[in-house]
Amino acid sequence: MASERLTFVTGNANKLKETKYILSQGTPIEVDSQDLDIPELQGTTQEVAQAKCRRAAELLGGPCITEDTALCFKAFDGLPGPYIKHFMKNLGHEGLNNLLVGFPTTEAWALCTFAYCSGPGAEPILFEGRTDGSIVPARGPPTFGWDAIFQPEGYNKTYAEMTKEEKNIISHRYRALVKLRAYLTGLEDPLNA
Ligand SMILES: O=P(O)(O)OP(=O)(O)OP(=O)(O)OC[C@H]1O[C@@H](n2cnc3c(O)ncnc32)[C@H](O)[C@@H]1O
Ligand SMILES: [Mg+2]
Repeated sequence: MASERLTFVTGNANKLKETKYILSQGTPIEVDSQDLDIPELQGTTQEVAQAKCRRAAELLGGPCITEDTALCFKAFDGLPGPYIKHFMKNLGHEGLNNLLVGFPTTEAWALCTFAYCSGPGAEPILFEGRTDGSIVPARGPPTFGWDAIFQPEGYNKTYAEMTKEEKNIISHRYRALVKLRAYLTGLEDPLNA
């Protein structure tokens, strides 16, 4: 199958790196990127993801993918969710742990929502991936967001302590990309439809 090029609109270099790595594993999809600053609405993870991708396709004037990552605390019924970026920026790893002091559970889930939009005006299609785990005191390099405080269920390492091969086969992002990949490779000519 000939390779397909896809534009990923994101300002996050780590997301891009992981996405390229995951999609390079036996997939004829090559990812370009555009660092556009798309305003993110408030709402559910799905509403945030839909609006962002719709706007990105309009700005780009063509097909694109976008991605939204949420970190959801069970004790807070899913919040901070899509607002994790601001919580992380203001509170840091320690502050996020402190938020949960006094609550009965530190369980959490990471939720990745990729959106594919075939062009301006088209309705974006969503692909969600979820990994369950818990919030722990930071361990591992603080390279990527909240990786150091998220320990996936069934593992004694945080995302930050894992190799890229380990994280990228169980991560929320991997699970969403498996679905996006199946959709894109199942279409005859998905990028010029
Ligand atoms: O341009 P976009 O793609 O929106 O990039 P962003 O960095 O603004 O990303 P989000 O709006 O989706 O906010 C998600 C936040 O969670 C962080 N994050 C995303 N994926 C992560 C992962 O796999 N591990 C740790 N932190 C992650 C990321 O750095 C942000 O602070
Ligand atoms: Mg963002």
